[in-house]
Amino acid sequence: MDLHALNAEFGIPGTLSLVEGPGGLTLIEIANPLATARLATHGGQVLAYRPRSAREDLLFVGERAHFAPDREIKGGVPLCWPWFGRDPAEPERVIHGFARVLEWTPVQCEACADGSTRVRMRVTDDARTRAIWPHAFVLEVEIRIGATLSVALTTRNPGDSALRITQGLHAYFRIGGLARLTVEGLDGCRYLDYAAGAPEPEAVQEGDLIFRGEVNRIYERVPSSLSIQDPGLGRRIRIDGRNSGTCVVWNPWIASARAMEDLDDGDYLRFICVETVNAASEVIEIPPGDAFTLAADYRIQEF
Ligand SMILES: O=P(O)(O)OC[C@H]1O[C@H](O)[C@H](O)[C@@H](O)[C@@H]1O
Repeated sequence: MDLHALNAEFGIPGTLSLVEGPGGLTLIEIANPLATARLATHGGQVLAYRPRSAREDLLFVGERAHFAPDREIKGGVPLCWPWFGRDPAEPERVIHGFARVLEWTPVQCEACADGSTRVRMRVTDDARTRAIWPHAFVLEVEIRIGATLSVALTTRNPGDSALRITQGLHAYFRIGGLARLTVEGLDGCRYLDYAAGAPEPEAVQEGDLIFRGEVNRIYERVPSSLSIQDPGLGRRIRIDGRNSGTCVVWNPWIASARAMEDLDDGDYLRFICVETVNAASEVIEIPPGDAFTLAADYRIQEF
């Protein structure tokens, strides 16, 4: 669909428009009384979100992020689906599934009575996805741009056998440095530590999480509410997850950031990922005709 037709169907004058972005990708630009945001139909991904009162964007997108039809965009809130990390069924496959390189179709853009804006995008199975993952599916993301950013990813199973998925809202949060930054809410949670490559035996988090080297962990049985305390940007980010018992915290530190061609060497000081996921042993089984929603609300509290 061309941009003119998309705007005629989904545009909201003065609030929402579809524009051509880098690499020819389609972006959805939103400016309402509560916040501004940018979404990509590529990957169904939020790229930017800033409440009107906030000094800085919630999210990080690197200068070297790829904007191309066949590449994932590193930053914002990539949607990892239908597997998170390594595919448990076929570990040699690309990590984090294929949803983040699909072109999502807008199905609804709505100005809500409270001043927020709601966008729904969808992908369904086709010959290309069935060649990788032989299942019928309807996958929908609902993104709400208000005083809070809400992202809800719903998997529907229209097929006649159960779907088994792992998945994640792989949020890249913009930060003001790591020296004084903490993640709160994980005290006492067991975690798998992937920083050394293969997961180390389970360990237990003691106190708030601090960053003094690469962190790549899957925490289990996490509380629904976590927060990032970021004195560098003078703010706290509150993350309220739904239907997620696992959480990934990732910062590549120096060597892994250098090894990634879509990160700048210094980017490790500019973001951390705190990801609302169903991962590791938290495999979601969706019976035929059923649906499952993984969701998170993100809120900035400045101090
Ligand atoms: O580079 P990506 O495919 O976006 O993945 C980035 C990172 O995502 C997760 O947080 C994983 O735990 C990491 O192992 C991975 O390196």
